[in-house]
Amino acid sequence: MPNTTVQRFTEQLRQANFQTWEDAVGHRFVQEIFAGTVPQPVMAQYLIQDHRFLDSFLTLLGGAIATADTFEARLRFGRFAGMVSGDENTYFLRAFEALGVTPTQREQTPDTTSTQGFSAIMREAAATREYAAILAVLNVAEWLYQDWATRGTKPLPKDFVHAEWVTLHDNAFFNDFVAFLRSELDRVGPTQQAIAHDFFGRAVGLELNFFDQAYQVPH
Ligand SMILES: Cc1ncc(C[n+]2csc(CCO)c2C)c(N)n1
Repeated sequence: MPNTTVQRFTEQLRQANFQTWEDAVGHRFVQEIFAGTVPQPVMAQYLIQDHRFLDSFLTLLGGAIATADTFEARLRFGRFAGMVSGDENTYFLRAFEALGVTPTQREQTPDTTSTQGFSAIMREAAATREYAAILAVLNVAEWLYQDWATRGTKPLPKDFVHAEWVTLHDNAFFNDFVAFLRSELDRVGPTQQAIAHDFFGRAVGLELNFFDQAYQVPH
């Protein structure tokens, strides 16, 4: 491709954060997910934190439903919110059971700083009432996960705790949704560049920290 080709806006955002993005999608956690070898205490810590992430994430999706500028987009976000509130929630509960994570352990585990950071940035983006800011954070959360999940090698590990964490982020419905999120940000981002870059860049940094902090437990 000649380098005079104008890149999609979402590709410009990723390029602006290239190294951090690559460090996240190639993280030790991702490698160990595909190998089926994430140590039990690390997987437990990761999923306890991620289940909290999901709560703020739904706030952000609500912001997208409220600020989207088309009916079609609102319908897609609505369908996605239904999916997230259904299938994925049962994954977490089944995984906690399989890993021997008790309700008490979940309650007593404090938020890591990256969990707090995500919760804050998702609420901040929702509070801007700017569709482009909300889309920037959603794009990182979804696209970065799709990127690592689709880069890994098959066959998947036998253990469902590992395998399903990949398939949740690499399936036809999800891939379609990421394509939609990117096309929305490509469409509305160019007139809101500063806010889109700000939220996108901060969210990529938080994704890397989130993986790192899963290992900050004795294992
Ligand atoms: C730190 C962190 N970042 C992104 C995701 C990915 N993600 C978050 S909510 C959601 C929607 C339905 O799966 C997806 C894909 C995650 N799980 N944890």
